[in-house]
Amino acid sequence: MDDLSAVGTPVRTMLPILDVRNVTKRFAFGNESIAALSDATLRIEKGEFACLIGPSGCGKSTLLRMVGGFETPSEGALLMWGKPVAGPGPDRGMVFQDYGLFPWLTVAQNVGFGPAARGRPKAEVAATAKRFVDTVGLTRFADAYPHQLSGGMKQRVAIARVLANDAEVVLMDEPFGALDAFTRERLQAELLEIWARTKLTVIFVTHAIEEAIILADRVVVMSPGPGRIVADERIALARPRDPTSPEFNALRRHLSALLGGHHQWRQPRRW
Ligand SMILES: Nc1ncnc2c1ncn2[C@@H]1O[C@H](COP(=O)(O)OP(=O)(O)OP(=O)(O)O)[C@@H](O)[C@H]1O
Repeated sequence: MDDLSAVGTPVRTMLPILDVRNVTKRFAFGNESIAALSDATLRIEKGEFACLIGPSGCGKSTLLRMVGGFETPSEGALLMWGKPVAGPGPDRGMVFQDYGLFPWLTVAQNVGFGPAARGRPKAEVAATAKRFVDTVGLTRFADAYPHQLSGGMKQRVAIARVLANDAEVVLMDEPFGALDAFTRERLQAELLEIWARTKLTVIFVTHAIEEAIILADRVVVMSPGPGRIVADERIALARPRDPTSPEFNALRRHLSALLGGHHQWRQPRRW
């Protein structure tokens, strides 16, 4: 496995922030094993917004969890800035569907939780929390508790918490899957606004073609049985994107065709 971490910062700018090289992941399943992901290769540049899309069981969450360091590849290499991902770290923040906020902590305390847990001095924790609460536009709500916030505000807190950890990559696993269309649209717009301002790298899992086209610089199309990457499409439309425009519709048809043969759930291949 290549380890380019020792080569110094000037080279870092030439590396992709994430480099997934021929990654296969097998899970034990009784006496057999399931290939959740097979030979996946993907390079993501700093600041990119990438969506992973595909039907249930195609390995989207597995790929995301491996980038997060929660799973390790069975084969291949997964590098961040040229260095193998060896486990979870504050440089990669996961935003959960329910945002995972601590209900007994205020907004500022939730945002400062990571630095506090790492033993940073109190004054520094407070300054970091304030900075990122301000970044996501929640200054007036710094002392509010999660139950006093709207869904959009909770999402902002979750992202501020990731930023306060110095995360460069945000991993989101279908964060809007359970929401009504109106709320979903609002949260998509809020997420894009924060992303544009912070230049975070986002990897976002979704089942929805329209959501992927609204959000992404790149849509990585996956298919099951075994899970694999079948296409990697660049979305060059200017933002904000209009789902009623002919260009948007052409992309919708294109992605739909790429996914077309894979809409039905298929039994994963066993090895
Ligand atoms: N911890 C595990 N142990 C055994 N099998 C697993 C495990 N995690 C995932 N799998 C299997 O790997 C395959 C891919 O799962 P994964 O959750 O990555 O798919 P997905 O595309 O995210 O699906 P969904 O859209 O339903 O969340 C599935 O067949 C699943 O059963």
